Amino acid sequence: MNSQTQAILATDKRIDGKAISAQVLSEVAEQVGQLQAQGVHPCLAVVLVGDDPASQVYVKNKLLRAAEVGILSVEHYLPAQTSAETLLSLIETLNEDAKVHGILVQLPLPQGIDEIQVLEAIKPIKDVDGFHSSNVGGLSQGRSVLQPCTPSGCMRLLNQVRADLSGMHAVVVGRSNIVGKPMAALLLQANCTVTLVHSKSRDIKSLCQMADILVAAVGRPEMIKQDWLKPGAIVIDVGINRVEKEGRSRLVGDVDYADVLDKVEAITPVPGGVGPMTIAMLMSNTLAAAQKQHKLLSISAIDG
Ligand SMILES: NC(=O)C1=CN([C@@H]2O[C@H](COP(=O)(O)OP(=O)(O)OC[C@H]3O[C@@H](n4cnc5c(N)ncnc54)[C@H](OP(=O)(O)O)[C@@H]3O)[C@@H](O)[C@H]2O)C=CC1
Ligand SMILES: Nc1nc(=O)c2c([nH]1)NC[C@@H]1CN(c3ccc(C(=O)N[C@@H](CCC(=O)O)C(=O)O)cc3)C=[N+]21
Repeated sequence: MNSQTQAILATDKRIDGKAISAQVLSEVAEQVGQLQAQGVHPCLAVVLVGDDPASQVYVKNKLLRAAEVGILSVEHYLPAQTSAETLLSLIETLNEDAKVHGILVQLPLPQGIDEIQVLEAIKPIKDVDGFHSSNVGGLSQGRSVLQPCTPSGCMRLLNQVRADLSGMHAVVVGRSNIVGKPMAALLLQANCTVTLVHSKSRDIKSLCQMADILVAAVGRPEMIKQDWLKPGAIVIDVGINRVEKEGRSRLVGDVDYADVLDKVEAITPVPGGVGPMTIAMLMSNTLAAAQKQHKLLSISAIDG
């Protein structure tokens, strides 16, 4: 990409996740076309258990994006009271189905189903979320494996601002398995000095003030204010919080965008930042999984 495109995609301080995700999706679409010409039709299976309205919206968005880039999809909607056995046997069927290249089980699962047991049942090479322990382990060792979509999307956004993150101090707020921990691993791999902050950390505000790069993945609306940041920090806001404001429901991040804008070098908006990137990276992972399953790519997720 030339520097002019780079400037357009990161106009002013706002890192345009929608525009950058469109670019990722067009790269994916092109490669999907090449695979199709060789008779391979990348296919993503999405499993949704229960009727959580937010999950339904996310799944719908994922299926729309898949269709746009030429990735086939199969949907499995199971009732909330589905037993773990039924879910595990569906995963087994999808594992064995050579036409299915990627399997995504939407989280959270209803209470009573052991999330780890379910994620571990997915064949690592079809684990397009990058949540299986063999992919998690591979990531922490710096091997080339399927990586969790949200953190890899955040890295792509950061690289839009700086091609080289080496030596920067990155502070990640939140240590979940799906965002905070893998985010820290990727930043470390990119040669950042990494601080991982969580609810038991002492003096979180001072820790945040040390950040050249701040990644917020907490789930607390607009928690991070201007006086928490170093001047010129780069801020990636993963949080998606639905709040009532002036009688209307709207989405806000974990960072108070309007409050911090003057102080930062660059920042992702919510919506239109990390969210669209997550879906684009899911498509990219599905493509990579299909390539690997047809021996066209050397990612090292096991069972390949
Ligand atoms: N844009 C996207 O694509 C995605 C967005 N999200 C959004 O990102 C946010 C985080 O998601 P997720 O990681 O799944 O959330 P979790 O609830 O699993 O994790 C939240 C983390 O934040 C920490 N935390 C909570 N309160 C505080 C506090 N006051 N100070 C410091 N740390 C705190 C928790 O600490 P502890 O471990 O000690 O409890 C925990 O590690 C949510 O808003 C979610 O909706 C999530 C996935 C994808
Ligand atoms: N197995 C699994 N994998 C996931 O990747 C996964 C999951 N479960 N469970 C829930 C979280 C959340 N998540 C989002 C994806 C896209 C947007 C997204 O596109 N957001 C839009 C706004 C969408 C809206 O308007 O509601 C945006 O930020 O611009 C948000 C959140 C993936 N997750």
